[in-house]
Amino acid sequence: MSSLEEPLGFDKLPSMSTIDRVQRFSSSACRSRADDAAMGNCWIEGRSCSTSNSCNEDYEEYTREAFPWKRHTRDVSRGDSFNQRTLSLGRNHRILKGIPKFVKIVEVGPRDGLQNEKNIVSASVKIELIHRLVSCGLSVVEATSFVSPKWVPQLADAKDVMEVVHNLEGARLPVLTPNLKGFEAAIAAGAKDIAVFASASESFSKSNINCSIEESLVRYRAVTRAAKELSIPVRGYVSCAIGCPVEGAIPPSRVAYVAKELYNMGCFEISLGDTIGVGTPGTVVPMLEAVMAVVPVEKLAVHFHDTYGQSLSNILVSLQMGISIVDSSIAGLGGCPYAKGASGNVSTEDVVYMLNGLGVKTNVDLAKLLMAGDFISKHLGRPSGSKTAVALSRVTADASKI
Ligand SMILES: CC(C)(COP(=O)([O-])OP(=O)([O-])OC[C@H]1O[C@@H](n2cnc3c(N)ncnc32)[C@H](O)[C@@H]1OP(=O)([O-])[O-])[C@@H](O)C(=O)NCCC(=O)NCCSC(=O)C[C@@](C)(O)CC(=O)[O-]
Repeated sequence: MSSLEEPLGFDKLPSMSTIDRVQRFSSSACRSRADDAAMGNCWIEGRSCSTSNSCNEDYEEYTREAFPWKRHTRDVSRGDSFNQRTLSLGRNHRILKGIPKFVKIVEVGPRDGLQNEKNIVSASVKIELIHRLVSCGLSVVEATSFVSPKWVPQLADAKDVMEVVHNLEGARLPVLTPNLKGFEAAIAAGAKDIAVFASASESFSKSNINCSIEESLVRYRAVTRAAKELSIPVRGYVSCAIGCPVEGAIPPSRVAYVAKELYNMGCFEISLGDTIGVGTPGTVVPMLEAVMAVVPVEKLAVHFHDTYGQSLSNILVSLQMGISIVDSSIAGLGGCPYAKGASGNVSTEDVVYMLNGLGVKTNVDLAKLLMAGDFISKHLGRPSGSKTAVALSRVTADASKI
């Protein structure tokens, strides 16, 4: 790892001059400041000073805002308070003008996050995690699935979990149901919100729910009819909205067809899932354009797995297209057992950190989120999949040494 890449240790920070710190992170780090000045363009991370002679003030102001490490050492528990100050300045930037002022985060950790875990996580740990996530301010926490225990053994305790959490105040707790049998079991366990899940890939539909796309839509029409009679809201998922492990790239028109069918049968919200995380902004935009032509944008959510590290970019471009609902998973847990190569979802901590930095409201408390992610990561015995959580835990550790 080159010296430029290694994170700044706190021992080095106080001695480093402001310029050194910023230069260390700026893309022009290998050019001398003289060269920059000679180009009449003092460059700060994509910003140019008002005039070359105002560079130092700009550096000072930018650094004060962007790297107030002192504030970090004082109170890391406030998570990213400096982040909001820095980027709220950018709220009116032409690039960010169109993004929503509020984003609803749908936390899928207890379901999508855990479903692929090989070692069975006890119902009590799942229940504790759900309580912690609700206490973070998340308004929707997907709790479990009422599916065949032979297909998803990890969620065989769905009834036990739902019977304990179904009356939890402060958040909706949707559960996945692949058919009427699952729907009836979910209602019996106290579920008040459900989700059905189709796919834009025939192969994935067969491997995941053992039927064709059309057969799944027939099943889901029966489920949405039954739900409507009980005034139970139904969310619809479209899996493999970008690519399929078997079929490769999925035509946006196919995604739009399935999304439209789910919307027309009564799903109040359609979540577009990049199940294997192959999407980039270059493929997300055409897919969203196709779906937005048939389903109102305010009814759409995006659901990105982070296999190729593209999720935050994909979320940002989705926000710029008007999407205001984002699925994510605490600590970046997750992956579908029937989508080979699917890694975890984008982590809720990273999404909240980015949205805070954009000045977008979520009503989610990042500090509490970090504690919930720490709880489940410790239980699973592995580091968090959230870069924000890892970075902030390192800052806390360093701060405790000062
Ligand atoms: C849908 C089935 C059941 C069809 O499976 P099947 O074998 O075709 O179903 P069946 O009707 O032939 O029944 C087989 C057995 O399952 C039982 N059964 C039947 N239905 C249920 C039920 N609801 N709950 C519990 N048990 C059920 C049924 O009673 C019978 O029991 P047996 O007689 O053998 O003892 C199966 O394929 C299944 O459970 N699949 C679920 C797979 C799954 O949960 N995948 C992950 C969720 S999707 C995902 O992660 C993607 C998403 C949403 O996150 C978005 C994204 O990332 O893209």
